[in-house]
Amino acid sequence: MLALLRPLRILPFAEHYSLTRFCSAFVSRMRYLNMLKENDAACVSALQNGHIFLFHHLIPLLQRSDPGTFRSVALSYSEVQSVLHRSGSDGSLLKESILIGCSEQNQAQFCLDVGELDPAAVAKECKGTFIDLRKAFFLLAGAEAHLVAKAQALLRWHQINRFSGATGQLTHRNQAGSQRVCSSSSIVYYPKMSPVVIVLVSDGKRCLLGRQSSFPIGLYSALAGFCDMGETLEEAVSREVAEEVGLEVQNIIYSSSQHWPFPHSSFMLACHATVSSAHSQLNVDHLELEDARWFTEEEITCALQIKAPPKRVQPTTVWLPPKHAVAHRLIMEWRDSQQRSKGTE
Ligand SMILES: NC(=O)c1ccc[n+]([C@@H]2O[C@H](COP(=O)([O-])OP(=O)(O)OC[C@H]3O[C@@H](n4cnc5c(N)ncnc54)[C@H](O)[C@@H]3O)[C@@H](O)[C@H]2O)c1
Ligand SMILES: [Mg+2]
Repeated sequence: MLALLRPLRILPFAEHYSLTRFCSAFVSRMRYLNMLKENDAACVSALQNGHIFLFHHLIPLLQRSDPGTFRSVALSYSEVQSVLHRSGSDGSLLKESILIGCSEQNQAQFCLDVGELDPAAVAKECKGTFIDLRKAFFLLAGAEAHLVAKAQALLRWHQINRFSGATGQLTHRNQAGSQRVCSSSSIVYYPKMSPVVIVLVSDGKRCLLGRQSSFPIGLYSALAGFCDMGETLEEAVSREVAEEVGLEVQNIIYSSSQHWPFPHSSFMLACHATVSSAHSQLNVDHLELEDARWFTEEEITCALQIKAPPKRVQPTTVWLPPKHAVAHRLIMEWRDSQQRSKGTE
């Protein structure tokens, strides 16, 4: 008990590591990353031993692996140094790298935007190609796609937060890039995400999907919307469904969440909700949605067969968000629960 009452003490660097030796590999990695955000010198040293992912004006560098498949390119510090030198830069750009994670091999991961260099020269040096994130995200395997998306989001945040919105003065980043501080006041800025709710509504037998006119032809997804200031998750779900399709939902159940990079860093909070079949008549707001429809389990199973985006879309072809999207997960969860309940009937 006495030990619990002792004031908290900030551990010196060496002691930090001797303690983390007794933790799981995951806990050690998380503590290491957290320490790198606080300690600029340790972060410089981690960069020199870490992996760096390159971008050009926010477009990630990928390498083709097998035909039709791509992977992100993790370069060492010295490899990036030599790419920069051979592309006509003195290498000082490397200190602009931003911490994005830590691999399972305990190697710190960084990203760097080489927007001031010739992209063709860099791509050639790295035997890679710069591919827009809207395409790259779906070419990469899940974990890699999300790491690259996180990197782009952080790079973008730094690029548009060079000045303080309160004082108009320059802001300066810490070495990890986890914050920026106003040079004339003590205001600290942290990277931002916009919370978005996404909900798969069911009437017991069918699920509700909608599409915006800006979606690719035939693509239907779960209803989504940005949270308003001060709202709870449940309030945002109820409001969005009411606004977009004119229904009142019940039984809101949280499923999972994800960071979504399009258009800019949303924090997607995914839920299931229900309406009674007696109150399932849609009243679609066509300013928000081009269409919204109820889908049976058979229609969902059929749409899941179509690997997005189909080359030729017939007017009636419906396809669903790809695996990387949390909407896909909601749809799969709903379909599985329908199949389970059929099995127990
Ligand atoms: N990952 C997935 O599975 C998945 C599926 C569907 C939608 N989404 C994402 O959900 C997001 C929100 O969906 P939506 O477009 O239907 O939202 P929405 O229904 O709230 O409509 C968008 C409108 O909301 C307003 N808005 C309010 N706050 C905003 C903010 N912080 N940023 C931008 N606009 C804001 C703007 O006027 C904008 O035009 C989209 O960015 C979309 O990419 C992700
Ligand atoms: Mg919406």
